[in-house]
Amino acid sequence: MSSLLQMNGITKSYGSKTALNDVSLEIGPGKIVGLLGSNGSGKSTLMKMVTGLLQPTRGTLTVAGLPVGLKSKALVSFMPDRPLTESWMKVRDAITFFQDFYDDFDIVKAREMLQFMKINESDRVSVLSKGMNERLQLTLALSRDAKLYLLDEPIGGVDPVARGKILDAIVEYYNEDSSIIISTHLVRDIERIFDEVVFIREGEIVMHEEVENLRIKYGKSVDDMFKEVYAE
Ligand SMILES: Nc1ncnc2c1ncn2[C@@H]1O[C@H](COP(=O)(O)OP(=O)(O)OP(=O)(O)O)[C@@H](O)[C@H]1O
Repeated sequence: MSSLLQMNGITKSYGSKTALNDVSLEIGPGKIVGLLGSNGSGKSTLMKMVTGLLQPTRGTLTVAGLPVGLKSKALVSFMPDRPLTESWMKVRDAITFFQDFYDDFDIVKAREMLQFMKINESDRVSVLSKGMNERLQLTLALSRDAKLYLLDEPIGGVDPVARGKILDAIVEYYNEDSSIIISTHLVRDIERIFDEVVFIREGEIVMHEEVENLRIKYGKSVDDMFKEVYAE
């Protein structure tokens, strides 16, 4: 299996705080992967290192065989947990901004997704509800023709109907040669779309399994397993 993401012995410290400790992880193509962990477990730190926004303290990391740098960054589309758009923008400005910024931005796909999401291009970003804004951010991230998509908490803080719509869009619009890593602690609502799950606790990976195996080996749903691993 050629890996899209390979992390070997990655440690990341912020001063005296170790956010990730000796993390090794391999993700192949064509997977929707849940990166699951409670608050502060290191999910955002891991994603930011894959995008090149943060440097590891130790260890090596490659994306499609490339060390993190300009070439690997072109293969990674990141939806951070805070919006990338500015409040003065209309939706159409946000789309144009991404089109100007990324060579691989697919405007046709973006318009199709906006329709699916029921977002008008003439709406002001500042008047969109939280759920609508998350739909817009997801549209922007998934409309790039990337190899690896990193979605940091794409369903955080939105109601169950909006969550369903966002998950449907991920499944509908994802390109099957690529992989998507989705961080969340809202496991029950989202587990139906995962092929694999990675459980991260206090900066360490405690489990990486195919969802199917989890059911066969342990007879458990992802949510049951999550509750067991994170029981306090
Ligand atoms: N810039 C920083 N300086 C110091 N400590 C940090 C910094 N960023 C993160 N941390 C710490 O590193 C740990 C991991 O944080 P991270 O944001 O990666 O976790 P997370 O799993 O994404 O959490 P959440 O679900 O709350 O977003 C936490 O203990 C956090 O307080």
